[in-house]
Amino acid sequence: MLQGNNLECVRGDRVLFSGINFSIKPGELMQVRGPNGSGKTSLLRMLCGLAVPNSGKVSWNGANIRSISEEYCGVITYLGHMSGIKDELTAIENLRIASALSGVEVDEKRACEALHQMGLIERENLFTKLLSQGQKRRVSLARLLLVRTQLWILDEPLTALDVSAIELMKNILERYLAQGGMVVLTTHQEIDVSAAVTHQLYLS
Ligand SMILES: Nc1ncnc2c1ncn2[C@@H]1O[C@H](COP(=O)(O)OP(=O)(O)OP(=O)(O)O)[C@@H](O)[C@H]1O
Repeated sequence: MLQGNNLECVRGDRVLFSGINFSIKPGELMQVRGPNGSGKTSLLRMLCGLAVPNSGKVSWNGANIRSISEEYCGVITYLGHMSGIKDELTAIENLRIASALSGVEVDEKRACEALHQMGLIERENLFTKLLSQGQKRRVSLARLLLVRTQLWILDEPLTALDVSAIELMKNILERYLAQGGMVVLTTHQEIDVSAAVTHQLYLS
């Protein structure tokens, strides 16, 4: 279970948010919403352990994530705001390296299959600098099909995706949640994902 207790984030002289509380169990989804600059990315970075709360704590199964950072890294998959892929590598190379960094060795065939599942066909061996923004995003999301962690933390995963890719993503999320995965995501787009419980967290 992922819990946030009384989380506060200060940036410069601004309090972006304070008093944030939530708990997410297997099969549950939390959508973080709010206007540009309200602190959604800052909150997600806290949930990953990349930023430290100004007050409050983030816990995983009752333990502060700061005290179990190594174990916690193996529990989460974080896809940041930017696609995080390297332009000078091919789609397959990007995917294999991203998976290896998450501790999962993926051969070329499996990487290729995941790209096909994400609808990226006949583009697997191109340098990603030659791909469109939506195709780059598909490469980045393909990691979710290969790396099986208990918690996905996804910052704007739908950015640049077309209607069919959004539908694909919705199916991937629903399958993962049905298998007991936990998801925290931000999006400015509407996406109707079925989950055991959906928490809505608004930052203003
Ligand atoms: N290190 C920092 N120092 C000062 N201000 C920062 C820092 N990091 C972020 N901010 C500010 O904090 C605010 C919140 O940023 P954040 O990226 O968390 O917002 P967001 O809700 O994700 O926005 P968007 O919807 O545009 O992605 C912004 O005004 C940003 O400029």
